[in-house]
Amino acid sequence: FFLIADHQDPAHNGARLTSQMGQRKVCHHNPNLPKGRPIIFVLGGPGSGKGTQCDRIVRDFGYLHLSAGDLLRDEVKYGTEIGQECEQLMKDGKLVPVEVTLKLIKKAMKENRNSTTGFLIDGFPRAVDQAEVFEKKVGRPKLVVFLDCPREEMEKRLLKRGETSGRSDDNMDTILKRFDTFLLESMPVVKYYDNLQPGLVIKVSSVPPPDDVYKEIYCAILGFRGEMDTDPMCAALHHSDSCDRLSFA
Ligand SMILES: Nc1ncnc2c1ncn2[C@@H]1O[C@H](COP(=O)(O)OP(=O)(O)OP(=O)(O)O)[C@@H](O)[C@H]1O
Ligand SMILES: O=c1ccn([C@@H]2O[C@H](COP(=O)(O)O)[C@@H](O)[C@H]2O)c(=O)[nH]1
Repeated sequence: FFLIADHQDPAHNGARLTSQMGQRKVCHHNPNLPKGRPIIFVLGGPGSGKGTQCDRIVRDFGYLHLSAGDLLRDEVKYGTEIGQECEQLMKDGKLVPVEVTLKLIKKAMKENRNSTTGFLIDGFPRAVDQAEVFEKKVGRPKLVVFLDCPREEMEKRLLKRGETSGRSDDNMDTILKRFDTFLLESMPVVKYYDNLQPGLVIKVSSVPPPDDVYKEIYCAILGFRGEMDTDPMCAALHHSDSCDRLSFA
């Protein structure tokens, strides 16, 4: 049903990844990558911990965090035309048209293009056609992080979060609909990127505590920045036989 990633292997300092779906390991430490403002996508099911991991990435790398869900919730909060169009879709756990989300994301990217070193896009793209249009109109991410979490765990987290979040979609009825949308429309995005460019996607189990989950993400980001050797934990991973990205066969 949901992908279950193997837990971290302590022998590799918490950074070894294995896949139940395939074992094509790809090194991504590539010093020839062009410099610029990288884009990172953080994907995963509802409540898998995307926002939680993004906070850590921002802390360490200073990238601009753009949560598509937060951008939409702001529109709803301020009662804009977009907000009025999207409110019910969000309550129903459905996807907002890509024209809307892409417009919000592009606007935020444009406004911040001179003040940030990179873009961290959380919870977008949510469907393959969304990924295709982003690829065409904006570009390719340097890294796609997929947070892998069992449904029961995500459900538990969302119900707990719902006690205080005030989010109109943190309730059992909407959670079930969001899971359906995730499985049907969003999961194929991971495969799309993996087919597009082997090694682009890292799959990380988000079941362990947040700081443990983050270690793997942190090393992957250092990897595309060509800075793997600056952190002994990541350097050990890089020089070990366990290469740092995985692809689905
Ligand atoms: N690794 C973890 N272990 C336990 N709880 C976690 C972990 N990561 C996040 N949480 C908790 O789970 C809840 C959901 O996390 P978060 O909001 O980061 O998920 P999300 O993927 O961004 O959710 P959504 O897609 O609904 O916005 C939060 O209450 C958070 O504190
Ligand atoms: O790209 C996106 C992102 C979000 N949505 C809608 O918003 C809610 C909440 O999103 P979170 O990322 O979980 O905060 C989601 O269920 C969708 O209805 C979207 O359509 N497209």
